[in-house]
Amino acid sequence: MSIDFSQDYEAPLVTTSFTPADESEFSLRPKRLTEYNGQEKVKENLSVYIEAARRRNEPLDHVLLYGPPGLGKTTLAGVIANEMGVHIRVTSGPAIEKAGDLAALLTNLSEGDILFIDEIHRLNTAVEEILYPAMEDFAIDIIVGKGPSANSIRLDLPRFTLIGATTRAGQLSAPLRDRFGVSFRLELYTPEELCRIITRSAALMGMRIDADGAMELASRSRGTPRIANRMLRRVRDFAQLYYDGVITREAADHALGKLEVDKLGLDATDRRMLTAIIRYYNGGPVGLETLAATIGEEAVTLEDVYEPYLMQIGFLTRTPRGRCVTQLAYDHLHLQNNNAEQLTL
Ligand SMILES: Nc1ncnc2c1ncn2[C@@H]1O[C@H](COP(=O)(O)OP(=O)(O)OP(=O)(O)O)[C@@H](O)[C@H]1O
Ligand SMILES: [Mg+2]
Repeated sequence: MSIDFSQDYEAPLVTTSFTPADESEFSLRPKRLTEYNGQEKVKENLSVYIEAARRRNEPLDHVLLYGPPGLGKTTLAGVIANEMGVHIRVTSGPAIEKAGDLAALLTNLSEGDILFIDEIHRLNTAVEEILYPAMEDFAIDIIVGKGPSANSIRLDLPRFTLIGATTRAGQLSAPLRDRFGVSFRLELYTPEELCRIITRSAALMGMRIDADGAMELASRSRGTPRIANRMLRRVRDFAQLYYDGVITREAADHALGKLEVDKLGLDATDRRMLTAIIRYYNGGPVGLETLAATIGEEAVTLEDVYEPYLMQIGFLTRTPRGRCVTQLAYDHLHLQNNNAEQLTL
């Protein structure tokens, strides 16, 4: 077995978040529910809630969107605003430092507006406490003055909709979670859904792509539209130089090979992670923190970004004692499983 831990990997396709290179994402973002591919169950329920709220002429209930990065939470929040025909104000948990910051945001909303708070699990407690009455009663209590003469006054807010997004619903406090009327878990996309997303993005970018080319990219995008779009942009260059500007299977394969993305969409970090579990922990179980330290990654990155896909394709399992790799992972990496005989007994 040969692993090269020293080799550093260039700007990865699989990153936790939005990077400046994704700027053109804005133009790729679907604006309406009908353009938003996949997540059928979410869309079905959402369209009922939206239609009902519109008929009652009321704002939509507060919505929590959660799931791995790049699956379309921010996009969906924008889609909801468009479908409701209202304005959306976008902010994020870490950006709201003081209770006063949130109070200012809330008092500036208009009736029916949407306030989108990304990474809502990162709100600090003082800020979160302002949010409770705001969500429940459309009011905030603010303290005026200091010491014995301090007074609490209640300010009424316009009726608004809060949309919260998080990759880690488990880290939300119970009182906050309970104040969302609806919560949706976004799932990894199927290759067919990604195919449609890729074909749509290619058209918007003015690129030609054939069905096999789209499928090749789709099956290597680890269920994630952001990664699919990112790959598409990188494959474009190869297609222009070597494949008459058409993204074929061959062009996609050529480009992704150069990017060290394998047939299943695994990148160097996935392979390092799996190989480390096999090599140093005999296939597991190994605790997440230990594993992260071994390969020099952050535990949250492994958990949020890498694990969901590795679990979906059945390469990794989570047990109470830690992470384990499966026989499928051994096979894919062409590594010998020394435990195999004992397991099959
Ligand atoms: N259902 C979809 N149909 C078409 N394109 C999509 C869909 N979902 C996401 N995308 C594309 O994927 C990109 C990433 O989506 P988005 O930024 O909404 O993800 P996110 O879940 O908010 O990620 P993060 O957790 O990192 O904030 C968008 O630019 C958008 O073009
Ligand atoms: Mg987002």
